[in-house]
Amino acid sequence: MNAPISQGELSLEPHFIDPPAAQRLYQTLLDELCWQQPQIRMFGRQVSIPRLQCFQGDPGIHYRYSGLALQTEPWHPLINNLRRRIEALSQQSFNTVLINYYRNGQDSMGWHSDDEPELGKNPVIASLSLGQSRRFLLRHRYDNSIARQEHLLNSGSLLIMSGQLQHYWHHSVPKTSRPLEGRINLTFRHTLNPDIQME
Ligand SMILES: O=C(O)CCC(=O)C(=O)O
Ligand SMILES: [Fe+2]
Repeated sequence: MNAPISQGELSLEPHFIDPPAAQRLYQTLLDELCWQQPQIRMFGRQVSIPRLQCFQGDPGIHYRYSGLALQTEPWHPLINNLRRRIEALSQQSFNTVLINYYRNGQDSMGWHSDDEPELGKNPVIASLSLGQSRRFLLRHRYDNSIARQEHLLNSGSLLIMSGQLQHYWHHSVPKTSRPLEGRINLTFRHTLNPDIQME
């Protein structure tokens, strides 16, 4: 289902995985992945990111993200299966996945766009959500007369961002003071020049 948006493309498949299967997958990944909480430099200080993270992909890929050089871990077999299913649906290939675990409502993802050069000009990013529903916000980068968008990303939903979206829009997963359960989000990406370490 396409969600209309100017300058970019967004599609949301609310039931890519049915809710019981999505919940089982959430629990398995929570137990089996090797979660880390890296530090990034912000305003000249080292701060821990407000969520846990894990990065998997084909061998030999180095990916820079907020000043972090991420090394890939091998694909978890269940995540590799998801990759293949999402590739078949989207007719795109993905060689990496960034996985974020939001432990509660205090964990979040600040405004950003996924526009690192190693993702290429108009990256296709497929975002699968498991567990607690969270708000996903989009705001135009240059024209604040264009209305913001908000989508509730439920467990089992698949959001695909493509076209020029990353050039023109920022997105975020805001904090909330409401008590929330955990959520895992997987963003499948295609990283270019896997053998070249970007500076
Ligand atoms: O958790 C989400 O829905 C968004 C994740 C995201 O924007 C990212 O990994 O770049
Ligand atoms: Fe993102």
